[in-house]
Amino acid sequence: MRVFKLMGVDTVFLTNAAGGLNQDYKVGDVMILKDHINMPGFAGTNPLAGPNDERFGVRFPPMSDAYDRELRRLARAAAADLGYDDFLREGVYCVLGGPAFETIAECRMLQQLGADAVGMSTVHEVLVARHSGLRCFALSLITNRAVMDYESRETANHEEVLETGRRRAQQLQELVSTMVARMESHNNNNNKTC
Ligand SMILES: O=P(O)(O)O[C@H]1O[C@H](CO)[C@@H](O)[C@H]1O
Ligand code: HPA
Repeated sequence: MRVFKLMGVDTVFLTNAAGGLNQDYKVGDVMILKDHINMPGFAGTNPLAGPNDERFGVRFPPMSDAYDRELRRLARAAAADLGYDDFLREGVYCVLGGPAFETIAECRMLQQLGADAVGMSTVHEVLVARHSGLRCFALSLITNRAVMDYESRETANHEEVLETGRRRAQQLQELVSTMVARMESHNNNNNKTC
């Protein structure tokens, strides 16, 4: 993220695969991140720990605006125009350390804490990106449903994660490229009026 910043990048798009905790979510849904829960952060694991490099950002950066409101609006509009409303969601992503998938009790707890999806990535990058002042937009592909029921015989597995990723790859590419095209056209129009 810091190399991007030094290269003059101002906006980053992040994607991940995640387990669905929200019981309304289906495998194959695409969730716009509106917020995150940094579970490793509760135990003191944060990429911003240690001496602060003032060249990039302040010691205590805010995170209440981590996921750019305007980019989220753009994503909803692009998804609606592409006919993706059926599988588009917006919710809270919770990061855990992994690499083990969660226990049933952990999934139940995360859902009660307000998380809609759980994964093992993205948040670290967002913390560093926001510290550097980069605008962030992130999507989770719900690749599997988190196991929440002691009667269930299902288990999370990486094969299912990869398979769901393959199934939605084309539509995710379409969504991101539509957003980028609209951002470019917006920027070009603004430059003309300046
Ligand atoms: O977050 P990404 O890298 O998309 O992948 C998710 O899928 C993998 C587990 O199947 C983990 O790496 C988890 O974080
Ligand atoms: N849990 C954690 N990470 C994940 C999952 C999950 O169920 N699915 C994809 N990445």
